[in-house]
Formats: sequence, C-alpha cells, structure tokens
Amino acid sequence: MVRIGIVGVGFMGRIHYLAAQRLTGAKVAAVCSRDPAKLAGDWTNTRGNFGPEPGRVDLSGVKTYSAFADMLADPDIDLIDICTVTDQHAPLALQALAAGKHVLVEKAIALSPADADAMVAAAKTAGKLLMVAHVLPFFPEFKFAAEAVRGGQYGKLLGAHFKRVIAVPDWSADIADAAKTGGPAVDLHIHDTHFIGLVCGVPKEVFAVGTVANGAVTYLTTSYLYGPGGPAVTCSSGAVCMGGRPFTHGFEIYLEKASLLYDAGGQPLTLLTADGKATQPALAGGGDPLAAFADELQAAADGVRTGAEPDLLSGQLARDALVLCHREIESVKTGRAVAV
Ligand SMILES: NC(=O)C1=CN([C@@H]2O[C@H](COP(=O)(O)OP(=O)(O)OC[C@H]3O[C@@H](n4cnc5c(N)ncnc54)[C@H](OP(=O)(O)O)[C@@H]3O)[C@@H](O)[C@H]2O)C=CC1
Ligand SMILES: O=C1CO[C@H](CO)[C@@H](O)[C@@H]1O
Repeated sequence: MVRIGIVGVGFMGRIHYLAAQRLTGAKVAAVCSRDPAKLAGDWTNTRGNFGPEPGRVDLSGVKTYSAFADMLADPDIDLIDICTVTDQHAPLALQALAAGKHVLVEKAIALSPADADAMVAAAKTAGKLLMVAHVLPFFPEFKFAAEAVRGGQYGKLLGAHFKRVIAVPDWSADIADAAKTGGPAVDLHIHDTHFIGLVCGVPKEVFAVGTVANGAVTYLTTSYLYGPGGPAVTCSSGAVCMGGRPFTHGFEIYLEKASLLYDAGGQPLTLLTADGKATQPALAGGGDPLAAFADELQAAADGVRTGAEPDLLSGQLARDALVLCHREIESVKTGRAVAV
C-alpha cells in the first residue's frame, strides 16, 4: 500500500484528497495544514473553479499534522503530495526529498527555472521520484488528442491551436497573488506549455503578445516556432474572461489525415477524418471532474510502487514547460521572439 501525505488543504488539496479515495493500492495516510479547522475536517473554505462543492470531510483513520517536519519524520508515509500555493513547491519538495520521501507536486513545478532544476537534481541525488501533477494529459479529450498525435496513425502534425481562458481566480488570497503563482502566464498557461511540449516537442523560439498588469502577464497569444517543416502551433491563455464563464479550455489539432476539435465551452471532442466523417469518440471519465485527478494520482502511486517515473508526470517535462512560460513572458515584455 502506497501511503500518501497531503500538504496544503486548499482547492487542490481537497480535490486530491477526494480523488485519492478511488485509488487502488494507495491511500491518504496523513494531511498537513496550518489551519486547525481543516485538521478537524472543516474544509468548507476550500473553494475553486471546478469540481464538487466544499464541505466537511471525515478524517478518522487519517493522521493530521500542523508541522510539515513532523509529517516528514513519519516513517509510515511514502509519498508527499504537495498541494500548496506555488511559491512553496520548491522549499517543501526539497525538504521532502532530503527526508527520503517520494514527491508529487502540483503544477507549476516551481516559480523559477533555477528552483525547478534544483528539484530535479535533488530527486536524482536522493534516488526518489519527483513527479509533477500535470493533470491535463489525463483529461479524456486531451488524452485522446495526445494518443492521436503521438501514435502517428493520422500522419504528421501540421498545426494546432490551444485555448485556456478563465475568470480572474479569487478563491484565496494566495491564488490571486501573482508573486506566489507566477500570474496567469505561468499558473494557468503552463497546462498548455506542458501539453505542447508533450505532443509537439520543444520549439526553437517563441513569439508572444499579451496584456500585462502589475508586472504579470495576464493574457497572451503565442506562436511556437519550430522552424521550416515544423508544425504551426499557437495558444491563447489567460485570466481575462468575465465571471459568467469561470473556466474553459480546448483545441483544434490538424493532422495529415484527421482534425480534432474540442472546446469545453460547447464543442464535444470531434474527430474529422479523410473520408468526410465526423465522429464523437466515447471517452471514459468524461464529465467527471475527479476522474482525471484519480488517474493522475494512480499513475503517481504506481510510480512509487514500481520505482519507474510515469512519463506524463516527469519532472523534466514540467521543468521544460516552466521554461517555455518564462520565455513567452519575456517575449510579451520585449516584443521580440525569444530563443528557447
Ligand atoms: N491541476 C489543476 O487543475 C490545478 C492546480 N492548481 C495548483 O495547485 C496549487 C494550489 O492551488 P489552490 O489549491 O488553488 O490554492 P489555495 O489557495 O486554494 O490553497 C493553497 C494552500 O496552500 C497552503 N499554503 C499557502 N501558503 C503556505 C505556506 N507558506 N506554507 C505552507 N502551506 C501554505 C495552504 O494550506 P493550509 O491552509 O492547509 O495550510 C493553502 O490552503 C497551486 O500550485 C496551483 O497552481 C490550482 C488549481 C487547479
Ligand atoms: O487550471 C487551473 C484553473 O485556474 C487556476 C487559477 O489560475 C490554476 O491554478 C489552475 O491550474
């Protein structure tokens, strides 16, 4: 049994806890929070922009810690699941790895590429797994798209456009603070830079235009420049939508022998093929907001059990996604294409 200790009981801490109830061969053994009410099971203040309404949870059978060092000292914890706000990812992950624990850390891996590099290096030194909870490839529509592009059955990738637009996040002071999250061009857009790295590869250069508020890029449209013969890939991301639509994401992906269309705001995943047909593939877990998180956590637990890093949760891929965000921010702020 892989025993998980969750640190940080906010929106994601709650989502991970709920999703972990579905795991096979793994369970939440402990939670760590600075808030005594949360340790007593009152999670009503853990709001977010999707998923079930927060409420009370029954923590009987789960150890509770108010000090992170005490959870790390517990020999009955195998995997530390870091669900804190992003500025705490690097310090907590480094402590956990030094304590001999495997780590799963929410995206973004860290605020700075230097911290991300230090985390990847620390995991190697410790001989432990550093996994980053990039959930997007576990969403059924994105999973289907990744398999379609990487599998090669529809030919070469010609081009793609990705979209991720939300209302300004306001469920906690932390998530609204760009100094703690990197702002939307990191905190939100990194889902797409990770997915683009996974299915399209790392581009040579990026060129981005966007809006800046208080030093943080809040919305951007980026061209990923792969050079002659490479795919034409763009993405628009940001926290600029009015509250009437708190979250949407989607893509249009053009392959030589198929096109894939998806928009969570209205267009179900649709596969257009060379014979002129349009089909809507049956998707396991579609419509259940916890399913992708349960699959992601299962991959992490299986990684701990087998000792093999799950490729979708790779620390290196997450680090590359962060670097891409930083290059795009530089491009927005300088008005120039930036080498990756
Ligand atoms: N994969 C996805 O789809 C999503 C991922 N995220 C990511 O998850 C992470 C958390 O975001 P979210 O849950 O929305 O944020 P919340 O603000 O809801 O929760 C963050 C939690 O972090 C903990 N925390 C904050 N500061 C500190 C500190 N100094 N030391 C220790 N713990 C601290 C607190 O936990 P406590 O009160 O228990 O101490 C707090 O509740 C972020 O990195 C974000 O990017 C967020 C949303 C969706
Ligand atoms: O997907 C998401 C929804 O919005 C949040 C606030 O920007 C992000 O942290 C999160 O990754």
